Amino acid sequence: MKSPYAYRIEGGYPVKGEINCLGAKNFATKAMVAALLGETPTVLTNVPPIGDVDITAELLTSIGATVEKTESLELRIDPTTINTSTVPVPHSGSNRIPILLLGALLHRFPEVSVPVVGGCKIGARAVDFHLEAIRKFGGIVEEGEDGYVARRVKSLKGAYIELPYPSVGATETCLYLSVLAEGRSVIANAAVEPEIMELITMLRAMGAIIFTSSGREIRIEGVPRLHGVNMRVFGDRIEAASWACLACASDGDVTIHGIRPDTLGNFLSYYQQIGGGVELKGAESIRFFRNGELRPAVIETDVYPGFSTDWQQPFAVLLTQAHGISIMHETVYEKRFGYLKDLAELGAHTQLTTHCLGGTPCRFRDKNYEHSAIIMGPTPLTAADLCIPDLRAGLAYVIAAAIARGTTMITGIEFLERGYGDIVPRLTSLNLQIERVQVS
Ligand SMILES: CC(=O)N[C@H]1[C@@H](OP(=O)(O)OP(=O)(O)OC[C@H]2O[C@@H](n3ccc(=O)[nH]c3=O)[C@H](O)[C@@H]2O)O[C@H](CO)[C@@H](O)[C@@H]1O
Ligand SMILES: C=C(OP(=O)(O)O)C(=O)O
Repeated sequence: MKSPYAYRIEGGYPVKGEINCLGAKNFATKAMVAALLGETPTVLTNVPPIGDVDITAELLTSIGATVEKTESLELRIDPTTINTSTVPVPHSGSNRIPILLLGALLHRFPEVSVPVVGGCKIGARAVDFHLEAIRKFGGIVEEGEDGYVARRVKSLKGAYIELPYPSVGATETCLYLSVLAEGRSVIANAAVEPEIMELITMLRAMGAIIFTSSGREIRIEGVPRLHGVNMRVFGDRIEAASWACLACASDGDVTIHGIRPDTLGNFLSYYQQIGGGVELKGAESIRFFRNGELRPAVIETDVYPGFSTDWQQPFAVLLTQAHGISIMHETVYEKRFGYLKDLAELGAHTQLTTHCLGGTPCRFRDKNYEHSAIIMGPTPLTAADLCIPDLRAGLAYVIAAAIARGTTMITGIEFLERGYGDIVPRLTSLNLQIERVQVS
């Protein structure tokens, strides 16, 4: 739903101070789904106060699960009260979670129906791998205009799944299906993002038997039942990268607490390569700052351990301040650069092209998607009004507004608040002049 609020940001000053990283959006909601596989309640701590968690809590409640906020940032999920396997259509298009529920609930019910998925509009975002996986485990799937129905006649049977592309969501569906399926399953060409590894840790703690390897193969020996656990949601590596870009782009200095450095992987290398400074301050604290004049970069987004597609937008704004020509090749989503055109209003010089500007194998080659960007810098930015098209573009706009001279009004903040929590108090404490003002 469109937010009646907007952010008013007075930019042009260095952003400085300390910030606590919230729990990871892309693990918290998957952990909430995993909780449904247990026969006893699960308690999740460090759950971020973001829209996507609220949407997921509503989805779980709509099927009868009991979701209680037991303390600040803590959820207790009781799956024993689940009483229906029909996720209502009003939840259609809300986020990516309904398609995960299709597989997860199929152990408990012989028929499950879920509405169509939503999430950011950054490409076609098909769910064919999920549906094909359910079929391989012995389910029957029907696709309709309103959503998907999965049925099974007998218990689900372990299967060998080779994913056509290491999809995060499809790997999660395969994990939910396999941990309680009869016998052995193998997920080949699986995603190995930190959020997947954390989900595996949680499922193991629930009693699942899962073997990982040095490559992209995961082997699962199904068990008859799982139990609930206490699980802490780890720090959000996308949020951390966003604050790191904000610090460097504004020539500021920010220490982030609650983030595991290993989850930032290649981000730290690209950051230092262009002139960002990184200082480890403790096991889960990192200081980010600028180390002199910024240099351009050539970056291709890719599945983990590559440069995450969700880091692309904040980093692109940072590159508008680098001296020279930078190139970004987006190989995960075909339509994730539209926001750059709007940044021209603030003075950014960018050019999109349908060509693959890089050697990483890309599914979008010769398909006419503007999925490569050329960013010319440095460009001083000046305030202008912006309307957010999707979650990470939203944070990119906040960074652009923070470095632009003058007052920028940003609308469409419902997209940003689906993934980032407590934005105004947290960024105010970093000395950013930001207000949430009513506009309608
Ligand atoms: C809630 C969540 O965790 N979202 C993250 C998750 O999204 P999500 O899990 O939706 O992304 P996937 O990894 O599944 O998608 C990657 C690519 O595979 C394609 N694909 C995927 C499934 C399928 O059945 N068919 C298909 O073609 C997609 O269109 C996309 O081009 O991983 C993405 C890639 O790291 C991140 O950008 C998202 O922030
Ligand atoms: C694309 C994202 O989210 P979702 O998959 O929930 O749309 C994101 O977190 O950047």
